[in-house]
Amino acid sequence: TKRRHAAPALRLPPGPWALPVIGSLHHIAGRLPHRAMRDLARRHGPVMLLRVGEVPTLVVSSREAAREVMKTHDVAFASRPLSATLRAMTDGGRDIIFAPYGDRWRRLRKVAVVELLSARRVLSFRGVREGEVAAMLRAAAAAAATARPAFDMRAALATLVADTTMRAAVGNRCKHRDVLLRELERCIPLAGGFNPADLWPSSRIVGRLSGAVGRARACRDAVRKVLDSIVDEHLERMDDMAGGGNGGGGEVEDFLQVMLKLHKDGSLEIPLNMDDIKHIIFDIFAGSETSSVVLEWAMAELIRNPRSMERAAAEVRRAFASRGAVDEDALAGGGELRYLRHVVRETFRLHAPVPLLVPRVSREPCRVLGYDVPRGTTVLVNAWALGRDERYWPGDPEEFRPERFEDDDAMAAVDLRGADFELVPFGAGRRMCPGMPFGLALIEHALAGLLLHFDWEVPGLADPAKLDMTEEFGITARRKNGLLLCPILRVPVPGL
Ligand code: HEM
Repeated sequence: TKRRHAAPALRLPPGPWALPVIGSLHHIAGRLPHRAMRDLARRHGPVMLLRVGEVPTLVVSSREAAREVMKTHDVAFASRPLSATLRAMTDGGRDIIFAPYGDRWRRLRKVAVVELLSARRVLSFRGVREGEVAAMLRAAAAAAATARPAFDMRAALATLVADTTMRAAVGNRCKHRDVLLRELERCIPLAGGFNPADLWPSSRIVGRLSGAVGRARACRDAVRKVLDSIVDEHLERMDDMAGGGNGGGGEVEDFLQVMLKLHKDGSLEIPLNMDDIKHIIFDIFAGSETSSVVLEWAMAELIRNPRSMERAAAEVRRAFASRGAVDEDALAGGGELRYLRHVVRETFRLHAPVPLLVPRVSREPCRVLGYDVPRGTTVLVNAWALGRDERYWPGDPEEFRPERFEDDDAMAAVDLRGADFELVPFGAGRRMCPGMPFGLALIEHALAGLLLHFDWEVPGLADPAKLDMTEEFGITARRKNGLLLCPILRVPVPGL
């Protein structure tokens, strides 16, 4: 009979009930996906299957399950699903972040990891970080000197991160910075994965009517135009330098110079072409945005938790007040600034800036904690939920308490490098974020600078615990509302 020849039944992961057409969407709609999915996982388990519109989606919410996806079966889950919107935004996954697993991804990622984001290269941009952090601090000092000090922390951090990244990437601050920031801002909700064309990929009508795909294409074109002109300007400058012009000798080598050299000298098996180079630059710019997200959350948490603020500021001032400025040597040493490190880790724990990481997709049928996961299933790791899970953060998982990393040796050893699956804001395994050292260097430096030179208050907020902490929807979880702070100068800012 038919039955005897049937394949053994799959043991699919459990999940909430689904409706025709929308699948499990009604369980998520109107809420932030990482929050809705955490609540669903509490009922259905750490390995849960949803149908998001048409898209089968595995949501992973325990340390063990995250380890299976990003370590045990990392190769099986090393690809990315490409939604219609992301396909439009990335020219079909031609960048690194959204590239399908394969030779192109491997080639570009290797350039990024080995040539651009290595520890040595990150160190070489120390002067750039110092200069840009100093510029932000001078702006804060100018605000502090006014009758009613008000400092737009969000704008200042976005500028800091964009300018630092631009100088590392192409050697100078860029007159197109504001266009890039604006386009990036438009990309974030679009890349969040809940546009109709992403949810019902088989429907041509939905695809054709989708505004999101059109907007993604417009973003791509606008960014492409800026990158074209940046690269052209750079090439001209390099020609000038070759012709004996003054190219500003002594400058550190920027990413674009490194890649243009690789393009010319043929040392790579397949040389980089201009298209590759522009995609990599855009990824670096887009990837960096998370640094300003984290810094904003860190400042907000410190405002809400004045005792942590005091302790962190005291530590930083002990280390640097006599020098008058932050010194990266001491930051790198770590010992003196242990509490600052805990503050950063605690911020990542509570506010994973990419709360569901960047989606993966199964390249082959696979098993996760005994459940069958068919090929082509989208996989989301709920890093945000892992960071707030009572099982791993006993007692007070929702509380901002950097001291937890001093509680015992086991807790002190938990770090961000993708081996401790209860704290994975940068992911883990083959697709783990290659920008972690670059991002952390700026985050620590900027935070130390802000705490060294100023005390911070929120004008008109009597109870700091009441500071609004609402998150915005998007591939990154930013604060919904800005952060208008009052700086009070404590240690003079150099260069004023
Ligand atoms: C500082 C905060 C940052 C956070 C929290 C973060 C987070 C992430 C996450 C979660 C992923 C996906 C990991 C996975 O699938 O396992 C990722 C990938 C990536 N990130 Fe970051 N990132 C940060 C900073 C940066 C910076 C500064 C850069 C570049 C300068 C960068 C460049 C990239 C790239 C190129 C990928 C794609 C890797 C791949 O798919 O092979 N990131 N990041």
